[in-house]
Amino acid sequence: MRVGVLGARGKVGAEVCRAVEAAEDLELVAQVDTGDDSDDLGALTERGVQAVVDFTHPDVVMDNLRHCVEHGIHAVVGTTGFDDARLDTLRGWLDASPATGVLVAPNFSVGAILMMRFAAEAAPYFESVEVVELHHPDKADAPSGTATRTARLIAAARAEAGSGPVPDATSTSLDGARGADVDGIRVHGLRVRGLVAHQEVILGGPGETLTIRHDSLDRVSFTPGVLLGLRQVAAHPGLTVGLESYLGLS
Ligand SMILES: NC(=O)C1=CN([C@@H]2O[C@H](COP(=O)(O)OP(=O)(O)OC[C@H]3O[C@@H](n4cnc5c(N)ncnc54)[C@H](OP(=O)(O)O)[C@@H]3O)[C@@H](O)[C@H]2O)C=CC1
Ligand SMILES: O=C(O)C1=N[C@H](C(=O)O)C[C@H](O)C1
Repeated sequence: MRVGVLGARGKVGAEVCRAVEAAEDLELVAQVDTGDDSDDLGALTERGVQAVVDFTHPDVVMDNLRHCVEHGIHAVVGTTGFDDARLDTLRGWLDASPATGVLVAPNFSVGAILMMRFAAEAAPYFESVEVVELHHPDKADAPSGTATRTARLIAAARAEAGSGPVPDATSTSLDGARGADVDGIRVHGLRVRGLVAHQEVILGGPGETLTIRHDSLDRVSFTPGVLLGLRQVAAHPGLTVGLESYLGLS
């Protein structure tokens, strides 16, 4: 498969380029970044790219994807910032290009995917649950895509189980002190130099807490999932959200 990487000089994109170059069944034929002469999506079709990997920025990813879908190029997307409206827009573009596959995954690390799954599984058994995400301070978005997805999965699992709202008697607080409310679940974001990507889900009931923690200590944690995405995306036309189904987890 002929692969193009968008955001090729970025922190994750550079790691993805190394992984694709090392894979015998994949050929890296285009590297696109704002810092390069080749900052041009036209390079993708000129070089016969069959699938792109996008690790760019939430502000530009939709334009990239519109171009790819219009040209029948499959896409494996790590860039964050996808809400329901964006996903609906993507589905609309894909309806007009039914053979094209797009995978949007808030996190490509296997450990993070399992952390989200375990958190959702545990959530109905506890009164309280809150999400704390911790990242490097150069990150563009907050809360992280992973934290938002985790909170949504937790909220859905609790709704299905008939759990009530999480308890919180706070009546006075400074703005932000209780984090962001994602579907009724509080999400807190820390930005600290030295960190890469980390998350804790803290669950609590009478007399006990359970903490589920995942740490990406190096950005190589994302590349096996990205390679899996590249190898499977053509066999999954339309939009897939989350790497879980490619891993046989859903
Ligand atoms: N799903 C997952 O598993 C993961 C997702 N992410 C997400 O991936 C995204 C990128 O993260 P990260 O690598 O840390 O960020 P970086 O800022 O290090 O890299 C992004 C790169 O994309 C470039 N870029 C910006 N606009 C364009 C464009 N239109 N075309 C091509 N390249 C462009 C940037 O250039 P310039 O700096 O000049 O703007 C930069 O080199 C974020 O949304 C992050 O949250 C990160 C880790 C894992
Ligand atoms: O920007 C990052 O670094 C990361 N972004 C993704 C997110 O927002 O969840 C994945 C991981 O947390 C690293």
